[in-house]
Amino acid sequence: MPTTRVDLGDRSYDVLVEKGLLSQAGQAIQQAGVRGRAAVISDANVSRHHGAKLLASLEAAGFAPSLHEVPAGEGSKSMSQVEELCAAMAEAKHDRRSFVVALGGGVVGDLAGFVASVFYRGIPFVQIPTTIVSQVDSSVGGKTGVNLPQGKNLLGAFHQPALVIVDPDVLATLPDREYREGYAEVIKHAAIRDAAMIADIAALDPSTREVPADLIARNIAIKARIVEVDEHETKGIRALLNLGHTIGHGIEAAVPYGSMLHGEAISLGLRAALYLSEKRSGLSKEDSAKILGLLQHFRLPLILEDQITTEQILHKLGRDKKFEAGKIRFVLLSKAGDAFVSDAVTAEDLQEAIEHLRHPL
Ligand SMILES: NC(=O)c1ccc[n+]([C@@H]2O[C@H](COP(=O)([O-])OP(=O)(O)OC[C@H]3O[C@@H](n4cnc5c(N)ncnc54)[C@H](O)[C@@H]3O)[C@@H](O)[C@H]2O)c1
Ligand SMILES: O=C(O)C(=O)C[C@@H](O)[C@H](O)[C@H](O)COP(=O)(O)O
Ligand SMILES: [Zn+2]
Repeated sequence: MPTTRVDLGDRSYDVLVEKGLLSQAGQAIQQAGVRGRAAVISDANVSRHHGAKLLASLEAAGFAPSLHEVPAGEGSKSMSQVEELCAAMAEAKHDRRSFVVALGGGVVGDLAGFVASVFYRGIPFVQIPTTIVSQVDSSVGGKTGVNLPQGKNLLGAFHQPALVIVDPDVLATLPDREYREGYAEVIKHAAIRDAAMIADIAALDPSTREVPADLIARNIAIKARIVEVDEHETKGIRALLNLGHTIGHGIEAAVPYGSMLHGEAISLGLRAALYLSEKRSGLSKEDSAKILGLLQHFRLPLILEDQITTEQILHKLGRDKKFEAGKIRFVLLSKAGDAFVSDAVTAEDLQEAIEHLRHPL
């Protein structure tokens, strides 16, 4: 089976990618050596489409699963939801010998991973991602957490999964908007590490809703290799995965959580990062246009709505984890496929880049 190993010493794990794998999840978890009872965390949409298949597979493998559903959407990435889930798991008699299975998109993965990191001071968890964002990005790397009204992902823990099970078939039930938003993170990976992928993404026909398994695996490998060298984002390498996220997260937090999807906010953040890369690090107009063209190809938002003010975004953005002693570490591109962390970006630059998003292309 196509497998990417994430090599992190005693926290190493496999990412399995295969069509139809969901129905063999129980067996795959057994083979990975995970033991105990399973607490499945999912959201209402995902559970409706894919819950029964997973539960049957876990039952067949002897994991006696309980199911814990949260409302769909970014609003569920909250501390109150963490507490509710932990209480429900305790009621269902889970303890330190249990493990969590996250069945869902990035919201469920981040939330369930965080629950696993604190329940009984930490239990194992398995990621079964069901959106493009979560299959190519969030299920790998161990960043878990929830939001605060003050900003995105401000509470959390690094907690690596014990196994990641990627079944591209589950993407067939994604609504169109959630399908298109997923490509923002794929385009980000191409922009920071794999310029050759730009042509491959451009060749996809979004109307066919195609998500090739090898494209998913290629993205997982990009993320895995970065996480392996800088698991805790202390060396300025993992930070590259934050391209488009400084302003993107500011926008996502400036509107009510969930009204804009993560990939949609990152699309705007990427446009701003391209603008600043042209201004500050010599990114060619040609490379910039190629990346912007991919975002247009998937009809991702590139114009900031008037009712979201620059002040609101700057206020949320000030809480970003990449601010240190008032200085911003901002990810720029020198060319397509080549990103670096810069400290040359000023507060005025950020304001100008946000204003740039109000202009037509
Ligand atoms: N930890 C990380 O490294 C990392 C990386 C990227 C994103 N994130 C986080 O991930 C979150 C965004 O994740 P997302 O974009 O997957 O959003 P999401 O989890 O909210 O899923 C989007 C919507 O699609 C629905 N859905 C999911 N899978 C489905 C399926 N197969 N069929 C039908 N409907 C389905 C969900 O119910 C939801 O309504 C954000 O909170 C972001 O901060 C984390
Ligand atoms: O895994 C990472 O590292 C990333 O930056 C991936 C991002 O796509 C993701 O949105 C992540 O949650 C952002 O992390 P944060 O530390 O900026 O909150
Ligand atoms: Zn992201």
